[in-house]
Amino acid sequence: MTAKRIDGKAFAAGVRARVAEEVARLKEGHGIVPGLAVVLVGEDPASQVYVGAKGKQTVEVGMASFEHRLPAETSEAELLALIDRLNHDPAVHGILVQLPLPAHLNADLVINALDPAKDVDGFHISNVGRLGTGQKSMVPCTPLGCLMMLRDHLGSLSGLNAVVVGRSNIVGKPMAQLLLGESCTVTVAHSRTRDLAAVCRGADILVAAVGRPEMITGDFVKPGATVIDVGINRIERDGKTKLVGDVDYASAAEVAGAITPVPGGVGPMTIACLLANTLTACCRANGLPEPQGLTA
Ligand SMILES: Nc1nc2c(c(=O)[nH]1)N[C@@H](CN(C=O)c1ccc(C(=O)N[C@@H](CCC(=O)O)C(=O)O)cc1)CN2
Repeated sequence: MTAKRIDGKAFAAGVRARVAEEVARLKEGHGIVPGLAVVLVGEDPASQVYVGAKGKQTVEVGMASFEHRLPAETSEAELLALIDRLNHDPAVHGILVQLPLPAHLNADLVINALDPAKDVDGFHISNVGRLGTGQKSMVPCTPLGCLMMLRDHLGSLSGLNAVVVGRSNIVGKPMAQLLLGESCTVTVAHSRTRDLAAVCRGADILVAAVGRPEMITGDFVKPGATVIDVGINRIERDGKTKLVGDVDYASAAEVAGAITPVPGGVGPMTIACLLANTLTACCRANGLPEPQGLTA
């Protein structure tokens, strides 16, 4: 069997087009322009690229982009003061603090200083609790992107066995909550799980978010399963730097029914869902109906 390749790049383009349509409708009908503020502290090269892409795509869908690039030595007090200003700025509907932060800054403290209604990353403790209890929340972008692709490929997920490999706050845990919300039977596995391959082979849906290059090989995959690879790992191969996922694509694709590639799978959906979340936050702030199909 050769798996269907789920094209996250094309899917993300479709999500952005939907967001752009809704943004145009908001402008024409209500004179409202959704605004996204992105805060970057320091010069992490990958973060600089992601923040640049976020700003560019925000403008492309017709939203206002507010970029704040702060030096690595920015103090916690300075960062919190900026967040407080953004929390109170009516032109800003979404705020994102790019992670990782420099080591001297307490990421939990900083994230929990955001207005939860503007927390378009869905990382604030209030949004985490709301998601876990099935209440309306902001949903983390990467898991939301995975869910959109799964729904598109499978239709109903109800009753399916889902295994999430990885227990991070950013991906693993919220992904598990979203799959539970779809009535999947969910297992969260991790580096200490015994006989990980056997656990994974029970999965109709296998989400790999463990941060280990190509760890999930074909023998971890149930025939016909849907495999979602969240990993983004830069490795050296044949003297070149290469981007690979947590899944060994070649061997997994021989067994799976469908699989996301890296690059071009989940990654592009992360930013598309950030734009979708900003639109959702803007609609909620203005008491307007939320766009269909762009939330969990
Ligand atoms: N505040 C946040 N920080 C971080 C998040 C996040 O969701 N919120 N996620 C990651 C980084 N990230 C967005 O911030 C991100 C990662 C990857 C991609 C992407 O499109 N990847 C491409 C490959 C790009 C490349 O060549 O490097 C792909 O997979 O095709 C977008 C966004 C950590 N920080």
